[in-house]
Amino acid sequence: MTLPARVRIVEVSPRDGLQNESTILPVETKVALIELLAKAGVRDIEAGSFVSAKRAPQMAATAEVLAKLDQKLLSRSSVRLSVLIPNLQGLDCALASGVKDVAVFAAASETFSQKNINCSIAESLARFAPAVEKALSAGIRVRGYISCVLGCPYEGEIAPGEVASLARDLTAMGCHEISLGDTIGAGTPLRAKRLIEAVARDGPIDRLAVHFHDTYGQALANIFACLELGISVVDASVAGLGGCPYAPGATGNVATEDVVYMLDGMGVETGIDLAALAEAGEFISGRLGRRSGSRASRAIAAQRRTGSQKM
Ligand SMILES: CC(C)(COP(=O)([O-])OP(=O)([O-])OC[C@H]1O[C@@H](n2cnc3c(N)ncnc32)[C@H](O)[C@@H]1OP(=O)([O-])[O-])[C@@H](O)C(=O)NCCC(=O)NCCSC(=O)C[C@@](C)(O)CC(=O)[O-]
Repeated sequence: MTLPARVRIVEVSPRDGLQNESTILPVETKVALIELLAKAGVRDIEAGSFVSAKRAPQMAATAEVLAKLDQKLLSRSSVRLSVLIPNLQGLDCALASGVKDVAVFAAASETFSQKNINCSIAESLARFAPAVEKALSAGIRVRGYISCVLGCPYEGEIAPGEVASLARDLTAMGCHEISLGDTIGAGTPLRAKRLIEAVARDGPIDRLAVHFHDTYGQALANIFACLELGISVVDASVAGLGGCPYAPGATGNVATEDVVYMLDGMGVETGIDLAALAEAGEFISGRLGRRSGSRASRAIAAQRRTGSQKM
């Protein structure tokens, strides 16, 4: 068995983690979260989204969050910030904010696409195309998300071929990386592997990332299965925060602390300090008034309290 020597973690808590929270957090809290993540060694951070404020009220202050971040800390820590954009309007906000990375988001399910961004899959690609073109000509990198890759809350199973076809379209448009989103956390390891094999037929595996929600407790097992195939980019969210307003019943993303604990234990480098990462997770959980959803983080907190042996 060969695992990648290094995995790049894409931290999505400030966006995917918080977008579904009903209590709007102050800008300062979001800024503090991003800065704690940067201090923990996280290099890729999705800071927010430029979408309709009616659709994702929690993300309405994304421009303010970006403006208040400590730029010296971010550049010293080589952090790349990204934002989600659904159209040209979103891209223009992203350009004004100075980020160098954006992400467009499609779905492999027609119904999910309609519910999430109010258009068909084909219409979404037509909306993304001018935004991607403008982004690339401004020197901005574009990531492409595909939701519902292992199941849709409205349509059930999704054929891997549908996902592969959409990944081809987004890559042809100019996306440098495709993040495969198990939006409702329905996947299991062998299905996840079959999906990666189907999508990887069209190009190098290092342009693919995996994005697992943990609804059925399968996320870590799925990630491990994908690492075995050569996947080396993993999306995750501290404290297991997350959820999409248009994926009823789905729970949070896989907790970054749990992913880093697993990778550390297998000798796979991430550049992230687990204890500092757990502090970021504890911080945001405290601000949300709940216990961290990360098992690793809870274990670390218990060790601190009891002085027991660090594993
Ligand atoms: C796509 C739209 C905008 C279509 O929006 P629409 O409903 O088709 O209507 P519209 O295009 O006529 O726009 C409606 C209003 O939004 C405004 N608007 C339009 N565009 C923007 C923009 N870029 N930024 C800010 N405002 C915007 C526009 O100006 C207008 O304002 P009004 O005239 O009503 O005051 C809307 O449906 C929307 O914002 N949807 C986003 C929903 C969302 O954020 N979902 C969660 C992210 S995806 C996800 O979580 C999955 C992922 C990525 O994590 C992977 C996975 O796990 O699967």
